[in-house]
Amino acid sequence: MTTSSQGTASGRHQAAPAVLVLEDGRIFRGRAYGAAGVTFGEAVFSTGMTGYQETLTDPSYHRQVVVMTAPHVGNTGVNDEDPESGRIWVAGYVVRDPARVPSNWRSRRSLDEELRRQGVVGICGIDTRALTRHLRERGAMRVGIFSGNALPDEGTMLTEVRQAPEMAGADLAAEVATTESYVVPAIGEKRFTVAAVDLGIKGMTPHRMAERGIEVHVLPATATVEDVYAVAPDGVFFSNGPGDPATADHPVSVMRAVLERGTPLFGICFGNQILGRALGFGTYKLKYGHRGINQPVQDRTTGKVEVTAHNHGFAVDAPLDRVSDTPYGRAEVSHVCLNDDVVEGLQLLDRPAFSVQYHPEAAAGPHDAAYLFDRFVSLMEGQRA
Ligand SMILES: NC(=O)CC[C@H](N)C(=O)O
Repeated sequence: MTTSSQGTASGRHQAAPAVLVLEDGRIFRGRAYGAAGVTFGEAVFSTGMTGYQETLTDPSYHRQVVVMTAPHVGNTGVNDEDPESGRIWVAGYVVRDPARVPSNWRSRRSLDEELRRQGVVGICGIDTRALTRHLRERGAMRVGIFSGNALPDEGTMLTEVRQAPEMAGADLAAEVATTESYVVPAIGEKRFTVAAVDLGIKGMTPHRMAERGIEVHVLPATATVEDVYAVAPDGVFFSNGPGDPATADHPVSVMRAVLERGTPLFGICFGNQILGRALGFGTYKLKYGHRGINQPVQDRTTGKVEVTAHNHGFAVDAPLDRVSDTPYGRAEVSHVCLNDDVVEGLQLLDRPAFSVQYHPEAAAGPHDAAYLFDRFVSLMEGQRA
């Protein structure tokens, strides 16, 4: 819910007051940033110092209010090339000190202007370190941002925050995914066809496949097994996406059919959680999640450590110390986060299927994990041999 925005001419120093209210009663007072109005979501923090356009437009952030730990945001403005989808998905945006003058050769407008244009309510001028420490200690929780010159009293705001929906149990993929299938053509010679189930896919993901000669058929979240096989795929991909993986019964059942047939399979983030569930593992909510572009992950199949991009609030509950027997053969944890031992990847030992909890498409983020797209290609090559 958003009301009319502040005029640019008034300048940020004159922006309306804004209040951020956490569900446990902690309150931060600052100034309106982006659109003025009211918004609710799950408060999460991202440690990425760059790549705010990619963060804002990542559909996995649907219903989340993102707190930027980097103190200055908006320095390079907003361009038309970096968005990961057609719109901003975050439910709200929290910045300590927005750039007053964006500067970059690609910049078309300021971030403040873009947030207002898309009706995204934000707050600035608050102590984002204190807020981040609070979330780290107490865990991700519901939050409201209220801005404008006539704000409700604190008790009313808190009641509204506590009435907002929780992230646990939220089934959101269909709210962000495409409703029509579309094709991302291979760049150069076409070598493979992949059916990509869109649960909130980022634009860079099909692009990384297209760069490897893959024609990607992006299908709606509601795609059936018949829809997947109608494109005669060499491989099937399950994307990232918002919400609680425990609600993803439909994609889990489609994935089980793919595993049954032995078609090469790759999953990213939500796709990794769906593979976990398809194999019979549980998923659980992390206390405050991983969001940023500098998370150390070890590939246990090679021993190599990579610096990676993350955006997840849930994780797979699978044993790190042994191979598990699943209905689809043996499975193991292939990748682990070195900060906290969270499962960051799964692979099957008897079928051509694997997934990672983080973002090898690297938008934004380091390119250390790009090899995973090559692994997917190798699985498809292996199937043909
Ligand atoms: N980026 C994603 O795919 C996120 C997956 C899931 N919604 C989570 O929060 O863990």
